[in-house]
Amino acid sequence: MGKGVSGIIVAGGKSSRFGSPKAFAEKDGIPFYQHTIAAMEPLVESIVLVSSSELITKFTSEGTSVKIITDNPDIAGQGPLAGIYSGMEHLTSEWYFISPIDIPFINTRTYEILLEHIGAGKEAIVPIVNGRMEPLISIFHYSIKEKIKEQLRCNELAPRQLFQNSQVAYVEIDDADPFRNINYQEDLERYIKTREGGS
Ligand SMILES: Nc1nc2c(ncn2[C@@H]2O[C@H](COP(=O)(O)OP(=O)(O)OP(=O)(O)O)[C@@H](O)[C@H]2O)c(=O)[nH]1
Repeated sequence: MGKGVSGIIVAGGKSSRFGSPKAFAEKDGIPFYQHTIAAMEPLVESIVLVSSSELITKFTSEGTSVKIITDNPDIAGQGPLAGIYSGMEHLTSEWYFISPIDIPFINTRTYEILLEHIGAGKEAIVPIVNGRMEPLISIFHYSIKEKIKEQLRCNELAPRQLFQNSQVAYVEIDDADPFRNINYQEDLERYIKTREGGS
């Protein structure tokens, strides 16, 4: 069993609401997925980015130690849980930092807040951002892997369902900005405008 914390970036979504693969949309001239990598890299021992066979050749790990893989074919395309499970199969670790690729406002400090809550007996550290749970920006203990497997087997694909029978530390966070995920083109335009207005 490897020690410490590894990163799993789920990056195999269809981006149907956004209209083009979100991972490669840009903020400040940098693709979204690279914002996730940059924020996470200082905190973890290794990172695996899990995508689909359609998208995988478009990612580059140049200048980073990120490993890029596809979902395990047996569960491919079953949503973020499939990506997380495939990442856990690939990387052995005690803890996993989970992150999507559609949060380009994320920064290392924000991830650090979650890391501070790791501890014995816990299975997941999950942020509650302005009252809303963000299950895909969480830290999972390796013991969650078997629960994900069981959920996938039952075709229960909602990540939040994982927490019903798990020891979860919920971390309240009020400053929502870095956690805001981009689902639509308008989301990105709105957040950039808010930032410009605020600075
Ligand atoms: N590896 C992997 N990642 C996924 C899969 N489905 C979603 N993701 C990732 O999970 C995160 C959240 O995805 P969503 O925004 O809910 O879904 P999406 O398919 O990207 O977007 P919509 O089609 O608009 O719902 C993103 O980082 C996605 O890339 C999947 O089947 N496999």
